[in-house]
Amino acid sequence: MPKPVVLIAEELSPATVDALGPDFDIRNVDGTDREALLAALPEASAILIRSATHLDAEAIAAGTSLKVIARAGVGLDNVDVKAATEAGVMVVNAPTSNVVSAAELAIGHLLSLARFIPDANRSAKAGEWKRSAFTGTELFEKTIGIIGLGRIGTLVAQRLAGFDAAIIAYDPYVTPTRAQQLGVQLASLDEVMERSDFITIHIPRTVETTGMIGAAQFAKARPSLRIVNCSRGGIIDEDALVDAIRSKRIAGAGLDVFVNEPPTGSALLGLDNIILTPHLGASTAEAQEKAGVAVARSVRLALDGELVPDAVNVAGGVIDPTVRPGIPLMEKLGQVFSGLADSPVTSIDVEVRGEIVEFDVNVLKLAALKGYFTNIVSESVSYVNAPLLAEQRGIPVRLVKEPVSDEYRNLLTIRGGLADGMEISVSGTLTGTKQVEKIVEINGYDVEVPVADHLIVMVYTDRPGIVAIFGSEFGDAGINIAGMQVSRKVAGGQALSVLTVDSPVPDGLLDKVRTAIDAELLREIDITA
Ligand SMILES: NC(=O)c1ccc[n+]([C@@H]2O[C@H](COP(=O)([O-])OP(=O)(O)OC[C@H]3O[C@@H](n4cnc5c(N)ncnc54)[C@H](O)[C@@H]3O)[C@@H](O)[C@H]2O)c1
Ligand SMILES: O=C(O)[C@H](O)COP(=O)(O)O
Repeated sequence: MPKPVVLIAEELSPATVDALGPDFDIRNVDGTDREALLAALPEASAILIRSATHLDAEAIAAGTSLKVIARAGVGLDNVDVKAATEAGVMVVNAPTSNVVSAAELAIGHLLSLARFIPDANRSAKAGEWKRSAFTGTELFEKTIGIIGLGRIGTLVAQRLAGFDAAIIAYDPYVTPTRAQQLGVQLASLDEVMERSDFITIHIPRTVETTGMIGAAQFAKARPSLRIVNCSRGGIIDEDALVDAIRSKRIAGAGLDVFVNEPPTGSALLGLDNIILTPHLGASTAEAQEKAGVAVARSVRLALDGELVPDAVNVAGGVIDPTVRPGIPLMEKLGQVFSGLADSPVTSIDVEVRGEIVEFDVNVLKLAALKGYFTNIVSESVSYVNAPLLAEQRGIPVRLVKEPVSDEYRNLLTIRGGLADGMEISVSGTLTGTKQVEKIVEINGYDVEVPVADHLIVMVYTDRPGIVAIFGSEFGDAGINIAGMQVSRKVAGGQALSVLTVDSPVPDGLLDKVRTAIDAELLREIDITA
């Protein structure tokens, strides 16, 4: 019998081939050569890539024998995970392989900026001896802001502890207790921008974080600010950064990641006081070995039909067909739940009511957590790592099962406590023969809206004319309201409205609506696939 073909599409550590072993026909292709890639894919059972190979829907369709896509690293920006899932192709990555290397590169950028190391090196090698031109600054007793206190942000904080600097962090999903354990003081984004001499960014690129650091944030910064981004391109608005550096609004920047990679023709290339590296966060022998070995093991497991702990798109175990339709609904409820929280979540109860509890519904707890973390951490939340993410954040998670459901045949609820003492909840169900996914409760208010890609949730004091006010604000901004539900417990008390809208809401509109209706809560929730 011919051996299954495993395609290596990018330069990987030699340890990868060793870890794959002798059972495969290992072939190499240049993943950036589209024609060669498409020609090689039909025979491949597995393909191993880094970030340069684009496995979009066309490439996945060409992989007619493909069973597993293995990303030797973290980011899945270059893989169409939805298309892979639809084609039944497992996607795996190596989520922790390169975190130390990325953290160390960020520290390298901070020190390089503080001491002009790249420019001084260039100057000294050119035969110059310019000592005063390269007078730098110490990190000692400065304020260093970390944006994103996840795996890499935490490693950066731990390593910076030795510099005797004040470390502050912005991460709305981290509890003050966790930050305190790291010797870090939590602050708002504005405070981090205002107070920091150095900032380093370690967050995923999501709808919420794209362009998060723009002109308005640089306007708040100290002129001494040096900012580093070794996370994802696009989180810093590159045009705003160019303006901020040119106008000396800030002192410098260190970038490892860009909106377009390589950033050919970008104004960033011609600036002083900016240090660029070509996406080198994971480029160490150690990280590459860890990533290569991890994905090689996953490929072996996947092709042997075993449960793969690092799979990002396939749930393990046998799931009863009665429970299966609840999985995507629960994932979406998880995303709504995270969108409703405006302070860190301290506990999560996943409640399942109705006859569905006769079956094993544990996967619904995993689905709720997967949805919850999807827009919070980097792109690759799996059924396996979602409970670990909760555990790492000290969030206790309970599965509550109740065979009786009063109004609906089956009802799925996610309920949680917040650090500010508030409680939030969202419930959903599947209705009719088409099993339409509906949200039927938010924060104790009864509603009935189909799950849509873009939701707006508002709480305000019930009074005449409010609907007309927000209706015209959305209308004036060209936002089409596809559906709406208003719910209240008593007349003249608090009311909650849920809108489904056809497109994401432009910057600034929610603030206008908030002011116009004096909203107590106003959230835009975008559900990703
Ligand atoms: N340059 C490289 O080569 C390289 C290497 C590895 C990872 N990365 C990137 O680094 C980033 C961080 O990776 P990680 O493993 O630490 O991820 P992580 O998921 O462990 O941590 C991300 C943190 O960001 C926080 N966060 C999410 N949304 C936020 C928001 N709107 N505002 C503030 N904080 C928010 C989360 O709470 C979480 O604590 C990712 O973008 C990853 O892709 C880059
Ligand atoms: O997502 C990642 O793992 C990093 O950005 C590194 O990407 P790379 O494997 O292409 O260096």
